[in-house]
Amino acid sequence: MNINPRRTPLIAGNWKMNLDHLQAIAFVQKLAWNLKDAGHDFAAVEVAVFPPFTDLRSVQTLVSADKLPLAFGAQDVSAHDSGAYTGEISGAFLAQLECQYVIIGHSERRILHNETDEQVAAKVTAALKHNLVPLICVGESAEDLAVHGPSAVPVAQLRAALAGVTNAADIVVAYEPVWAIGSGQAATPEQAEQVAAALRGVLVDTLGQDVADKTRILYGGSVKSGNIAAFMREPNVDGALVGGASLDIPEFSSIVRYHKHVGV
Ligand SMILES: O=C(CO)COP(=O)(O)O
Repeated sequence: MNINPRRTPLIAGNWKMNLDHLQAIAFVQKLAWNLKDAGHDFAAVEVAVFPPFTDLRSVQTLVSADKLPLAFGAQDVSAHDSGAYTGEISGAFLAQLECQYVIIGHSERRILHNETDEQVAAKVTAALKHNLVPLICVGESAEDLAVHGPSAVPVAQLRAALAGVTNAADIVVAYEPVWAIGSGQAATPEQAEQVAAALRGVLVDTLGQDVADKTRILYGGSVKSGNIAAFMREPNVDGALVGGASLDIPEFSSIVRYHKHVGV
């Protein structure tokens, strides 16, 4: 099932701006029960959720009190540690909330908030400083795809994001073509593999073969229970970053348990 034994598959749910903290508690509890009832092996396929900032304390309390085998993280982090940055959230605060991961450079931040490659790189550095695993998102728009082909923009974005990373850090990369997000039109597994392989090449160049071999590269963009298994068969795709389908417990569980409903 796991093509590369050095990389535990990761299925991550990016809730975006959905579910308040009360809804989050009910949701995470039900998700954990659903997966446990199904006999899910959390060591074989890791599961992580990315709630809004205002939910994180509640999710942390629940996960810790009930010892739930779920990882969680935030959807963004400030490049700064503290100070006059109204509305921003420090990586130090996220670490205090026992976040393991933080999403950085999601296309909705890059496009709606004009986040630059330089800001993404500074946030990656900040996350690592606070012992958070950055889940770095890269991906091309439909226009980029038409002009530059599939890999050029994601490759350049990843190179830029890693500019300040020098040590053998634990990072996760997510390839999310902008045109596939929320469109119902996922990339083909072959397209995802082609870009994931190019991104692994960047990891080899910048962080070395050993780190590149250990680093998980996820695909994101209209992932559903019906298409996940085909992505997971690709050698350079190590999981998924799921948006809309991560808000539906049976559907998200079914994505997590991709190897059960189709032989992978
Ligand atoms: O942006 C995404 C996850 O970060 C993907 O969203 P959808 O799964 O809704 O297409």
